[in-house]
Amino acid sequence: MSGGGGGPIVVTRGLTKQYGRVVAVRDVDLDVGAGDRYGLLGPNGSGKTTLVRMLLGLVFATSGRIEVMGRPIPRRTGEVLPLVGAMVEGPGAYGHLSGRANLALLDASGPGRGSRRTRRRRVDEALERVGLGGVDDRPVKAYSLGMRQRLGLAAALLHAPRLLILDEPTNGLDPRGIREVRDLLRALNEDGTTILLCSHLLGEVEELCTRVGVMDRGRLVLQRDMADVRAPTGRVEVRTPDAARVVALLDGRVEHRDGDRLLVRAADAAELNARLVAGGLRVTEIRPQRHTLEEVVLSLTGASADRFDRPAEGA
Ligand SMILES: Nc1ncnc2c1ncn2[C@@H]1O[C@H](COP(=O)(O)OP(=O)(O)OP(=O)(O)O)[C@@H](O)[C@H]1O
Repeated sequence: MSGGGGGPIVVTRGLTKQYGRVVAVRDVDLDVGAGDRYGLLGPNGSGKTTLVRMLLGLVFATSGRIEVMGRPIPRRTGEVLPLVGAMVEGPGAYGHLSGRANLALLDASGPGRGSRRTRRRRVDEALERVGLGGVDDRPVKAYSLGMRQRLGLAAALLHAPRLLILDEPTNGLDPRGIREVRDLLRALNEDGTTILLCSHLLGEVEELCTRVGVMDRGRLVLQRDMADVRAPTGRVEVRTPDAARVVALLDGRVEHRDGDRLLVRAADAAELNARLVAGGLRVTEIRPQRHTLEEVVLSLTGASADRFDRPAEGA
C-alpha cells in the first residue's frame, strides 16, 4: 500500500460506515504519508469527522480496513494512540479548572512518565507552543472559543506525537489566531510530525496542506499532492495590447481570447515571451496557467464553492 509523501502513516481500504440508512463514509481509500500535511476537505456532513473517528478507534467501521503506522485499527488501537495527538471531539476540558490544571490531569493519565518537574515542564511547553504560555489561572469556562481551541491543541501536543489528527483546528479563532495555528502546524511538521486535519475551508487547506483529500457525500472524490494540483496546465496566460496580431502569429495555439487576455497552448512561458517580442508584439503580463484547488474541487463535485462554507442540504 503506498502512502502520500514518505512511508504510509494512515492507510484505509474500502472503508465504509453506515448509520442505519445513512452511509456516512463510503468505500474510502485514504493514503497519508509520513511528513504530509494532509487536508481532508469537504462540506459539513460529508463524512470527515466519522472518517477520522474511525482512524482513532472511536467509531467502528461497517466494513473495510484501517492501518495507522502499520498497525490494524481497531485491533491494535492501544499501541497507536500513545503516538497520536488528536483533537476531534471538540476541545473538551473541565470548565471549573484552569487550562494548566486540565493539561496536568491529562498528562498524569497519559503514557509519559517522569518526575513532577518533568511533567510540569511538559505542560508549560505545550501551553507555550499554542500561545497560552502567559495564561493566568482563570477557569476554562471563562475562556473564549479561541482559547479553548488552543488548549485542545496543547493537549494534543503533550506527548510529542508522530501524527496529529485535528478536526477543524482553526474553528473559533480570529485571523491572527488562525495564522498562529497555521505557523505552529508548519513548525511541528518541519520537526517531523505528520498532520491530518479536517476542514470545510478551501483556503485553509490550500494555504497549509501538502496533500489534499476531498470528501463529497461520504466518498473521497479526490486525493492528490498539492504540488500536482497546482502544476502548470500546459497553457500560458498572456496579456497584450496586440491581441489580434498575437492570435495571427500563433496560428491556432490561442485557445481563448477575452479582450487583451489570451490563453495560449505552450509549455514554456519564457520561450513564448521571446517569440512574441521577437515578432514585435508587446506583452503586458505573461505566466504559466495553474489551477487553483477551488477550480479542481468544483470540476469534481460540480457544486458551488458555497457548499464549503455552509451545511449541505439533505446530507
Ligand atoms: N452517530 C451518528 N448517528 C447517525 N448518523 C450520524 C452519526 N454521526 C454522523 N452521522 C451522519 O453521517 C454523515 C456524516 O457526518 P460527519 O459528522 O462525519 O460529517 P462531517 O463532514 O464531519 O461534517 P461536520 O463538519 O458537520 O462534522 C451525516 O449525514 C451525519 O448526519
